[in-house]
Amino acid sequence: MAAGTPTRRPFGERLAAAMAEHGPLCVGIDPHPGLLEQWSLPDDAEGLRAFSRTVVGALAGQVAAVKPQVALYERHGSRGMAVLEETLAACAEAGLLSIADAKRGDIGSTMDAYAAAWLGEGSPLAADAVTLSPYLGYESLRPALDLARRTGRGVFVLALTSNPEGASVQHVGGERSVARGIVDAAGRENSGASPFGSTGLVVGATVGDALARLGIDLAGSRAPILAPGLGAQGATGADLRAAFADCWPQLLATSSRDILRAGPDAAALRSAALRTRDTLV
Ligand SMILES: O=c1ccn([C@@H]2O[C@H](COP(=O)(O)O)[C@@H](O)[C@H]2O)c(=O)[nH]1
Repeated sequence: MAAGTPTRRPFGERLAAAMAEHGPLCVGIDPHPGLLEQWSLPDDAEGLRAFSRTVVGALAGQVAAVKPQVALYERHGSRGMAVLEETLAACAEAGLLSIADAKRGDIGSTMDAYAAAWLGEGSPLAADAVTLSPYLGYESLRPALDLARRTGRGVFVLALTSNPEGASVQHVGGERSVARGIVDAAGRENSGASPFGSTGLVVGATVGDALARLGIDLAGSRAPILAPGLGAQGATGADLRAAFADCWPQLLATSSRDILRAGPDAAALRSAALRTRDTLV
């Protein structure tokens, strides 16, 4: 293979195909202690393994993507991270797109290492895409942006997060807000992509009218939009329709606890996911 040739189709194309087939839902894999208890699983690596296997087994071929929350594996140390590696491998094996919710961001030299870990060919933690925090400066993410392009993987850069505290940083600047700068920068990565590129954005399902107030053009960014906050954080399908009307084909809504609490029965988990997906179509 020629140097620089991606080893797989670009993430944006693969995500668009998965969304066309399964709809615009990503299910979070968030093995919270309370959920493990509810599923009668121990709060240890074995519990994580059973939880993760059940979710991947129930949802492969049913939803567009899953999003393992790295913090909930990391709290179990190296054993938890080994289960995360297994989970990402199981997704790849099942043809289910994985988005590692790691929210990495650091100075460029360290970012090189994070990029290699989450997006590098042959890395045990490599996912189809990873979430990134741009708050050391958007360009500090360059090693990950470039490696994702080379390996056919993707990134989702935090722009307007779903938590109420995010506004105190992201809304600063009004019409020239911090968030708008991030959206515009992601748009430059995706120029010419159709229907969207591989540099995604995280925009909370809970943002309400913030996009309009801040003059943010998500459609123009050609970014896939990962929207957490559906379900447990209070946002509904109707809220998403209202907030993201202009860029609906780019939207990948994500929900974790609200769906996961239907487990451990695989059929119940699948039904909960499909019910949620049906609120989006
Ligand atoms: O702005 C953000 C970015 C990421 N998240 C993550 O998504 C899930 C949401 O879980 P729910 O149970 O559906 O509330 C979780 O892993 C968060 O860390 C987010 O909520 N908001």
